[in-house]
Amino acid sequence: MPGPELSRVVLVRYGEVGLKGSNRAWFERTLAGNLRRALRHVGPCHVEDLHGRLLVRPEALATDAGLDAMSSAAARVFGVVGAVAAWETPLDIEAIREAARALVRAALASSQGGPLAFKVSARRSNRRFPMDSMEINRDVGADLLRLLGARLQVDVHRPALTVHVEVRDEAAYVYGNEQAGPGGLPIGVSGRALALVSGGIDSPVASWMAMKRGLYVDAVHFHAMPFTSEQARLKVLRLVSILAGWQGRMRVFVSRFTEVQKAIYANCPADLGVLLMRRMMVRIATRLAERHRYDALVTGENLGQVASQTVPSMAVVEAVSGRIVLRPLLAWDKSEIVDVARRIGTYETSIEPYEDCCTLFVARHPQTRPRFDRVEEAESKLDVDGLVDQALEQTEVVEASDAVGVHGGGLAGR
Ligand SMILES: Nc1ncnc2c1ncn2[C@@H]1O[C@H](COP(=O)(O)OP(=O)(O)OP(=O)(O)O)[C@@H](O)[C@H]1O
Repeated sequence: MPGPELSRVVLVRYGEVGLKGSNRAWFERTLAGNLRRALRHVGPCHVEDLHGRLLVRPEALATDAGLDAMSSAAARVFGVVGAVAAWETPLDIEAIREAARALVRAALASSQGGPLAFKVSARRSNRRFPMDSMEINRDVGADLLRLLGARLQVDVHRPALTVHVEVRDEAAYVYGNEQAGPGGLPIGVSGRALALVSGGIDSPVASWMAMKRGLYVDAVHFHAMPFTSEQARLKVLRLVSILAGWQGRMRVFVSRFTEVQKAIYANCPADLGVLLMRRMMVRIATRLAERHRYDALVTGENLGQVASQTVPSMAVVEAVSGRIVLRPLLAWDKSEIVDVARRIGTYETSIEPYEDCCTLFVARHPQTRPRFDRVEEAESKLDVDGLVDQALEQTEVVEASDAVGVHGGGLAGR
């Protein structure tokens, strides 16, 4: 067993954050704060600055499983490129060897079959350490082969395990394969956005992509109960709680859209129905954004040939928005969107077969090249302000969090 002077930590690598000039310190502080929040359910720990890296130090003695849980949680924080459980050792080659042995023994315990292909990869930034990186590679590699050689095999090209040794000024770190993080920017550095989330595949992915670029994202969902079911509403709450797992928490404004839809259906041309609904959604979302200080709206729109997703249709909808409308998926292929949905955990819920309010009254030939004057003429038959106010009065706020799932109540008010 390794001696008591070896400590267990998690090393966290970040990418772009390090490149942002004068904003760098602020980005790093935000990332450290987000990391602390993400780890608070896993175990008490400190986050330290390791000059270009962050180091997570558990407050209590952590088991391998505990450290792996910490590194998995860190690998879900935006801005993190990779995370890995590591041994922190004094600046002494025997301590480094000992940590490498412990690392390899743990890898052998969980690997089956033939010999484990490995290599040692050392980096030395501390010039006072008496061995250079090539010498460390040779020394640690030879030590491992001497002790555990029957189950090991050196493979410098395609190792199953790379034993990393990093010799820094204050300590050395020994660790294995890193877990990839999502990359991007720390949530919060780009501002706040309100995402229009349906129960489909696209809008949860669009929300996630917005988070990935540093936006703090909350959601608004429009339902048309009793035409849409309680199941459809619960499905959206489940999607939001999956997204909350990436952000820590997420609020969803659940807005009753039934009266809006009835009014459009009764008074307006069928071929403009979906566009008029979208314009009303965007008006309501804009009012929520003004009241709750969101800088932008986010949608899952994607340039295509369906009614509301052509350039002319988007222009007609965007015209009523008081906020910039971000469309992270605009140019993506469906297969690319599905890949991300699978990776972030929303896909299986998104494909559950519940109806969205917009699909209820879809015309057979919806307009793909709408004219502004026709749209405005159609809307003159509606009490637009009254309908927006009514929907806002019938908006419920539900909070989702990574810790407690979804809980709700309360009205958004005006
Ligand atoms: N009921 C709803 N509540 C909130 N936003 C909605 C709703 N329906 C549609 N939207 C917004 O409008 C966008 C376009 O919707 P549409 O149904 O045309 O496209 P989609 O490609 O099926 O999107 P999704 O997969 O997100 O449903 C959605 O991505 C979402 O941002």
